[in-house]
Amino acid sequence: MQSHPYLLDIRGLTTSFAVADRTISAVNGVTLRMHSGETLAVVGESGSGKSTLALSVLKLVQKPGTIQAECIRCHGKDLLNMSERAMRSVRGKDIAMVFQDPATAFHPMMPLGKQLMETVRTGTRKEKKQRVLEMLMRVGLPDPERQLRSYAHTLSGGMLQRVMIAMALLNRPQLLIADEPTTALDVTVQANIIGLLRDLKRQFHMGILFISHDLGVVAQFADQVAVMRRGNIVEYGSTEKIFYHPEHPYTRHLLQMAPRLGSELPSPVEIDRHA
Ligand SMILES: Nc1ncnc2c1ncn2[C@@H]1O[C@H](COP(=O)(O)OP(=O)(O)OP(=O)(O)O)[C@@H](O)[C@H]1O
Repeated sequence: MQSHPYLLDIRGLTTSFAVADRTISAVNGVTLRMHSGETLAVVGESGSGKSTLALSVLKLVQKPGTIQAECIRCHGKDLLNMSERAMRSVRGKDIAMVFQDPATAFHPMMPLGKQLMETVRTGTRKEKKQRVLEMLMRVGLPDPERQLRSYAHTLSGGMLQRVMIAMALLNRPQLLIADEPTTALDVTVQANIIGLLRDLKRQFHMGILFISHDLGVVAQFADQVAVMRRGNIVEYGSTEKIFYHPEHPYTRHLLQMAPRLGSELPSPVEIDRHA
């Protein structure tokens, strides 16, 4: 079999919505590539097309949206031409996603443990439970055995976000898509979740496609950054390049607008160390 150098290889992706008398290209000819073990952040203001890009990779764009591309591949798998049935096995297994609001990811009336165990694709009941407990420990959830019997509303936003991350990782995806995973959390909890994602990325050697409007958060852990504006990638490069040598006026504008950035920018030395 031919080997594929990229974990994710998107070329010429356009996602359009026909609304009333016109067509909006929410994503407009986007080309992006990422390697295993890499974090690629897609940054841009609200409405720039970030979530649509993420949903396009999973082919979860809702009607009337349509996707056109030259190529969407994950570890060589041709997602673009894949049937819906085959895509269902890619979702969760090869690529998993976490969202901004963990409360919407869980059924409010079902214990968390049951929902997590239903996500595990293989093994006996006992093995599934073991796997869930192990993953809950890895995401730093205190007293995981007890949490199996809890309901979503009894956990804080940060704890529930940890559970959603655990659920996403249960089938060991190679790619995690995280769409604004810390936006709804307060700053301290945000930092904890970012730290957790950074650790998990290393442990599992997975790639993270990280969607955010917050350059302060992106500066903390992205390897590559793609700046998105009105459906287009206007600048794309290493975190160091984007933050220290931005070329596009829109990137400079975003950097100027970022309120907390000064204290959170990694030093160039730190960037080198993580390279
Ligand atoms: N289902 C839909 N029908 C029509 N237009 C849509 C639909 N989904 C997204 N769009 C349009 O696509 C554009 C990009 O939206 P998208 O949600 O991808 O942006 P975003 O950068 O993720 O913003 P936010 O951070 O606010 O979610 C917007 O102009 C939006 O109106």
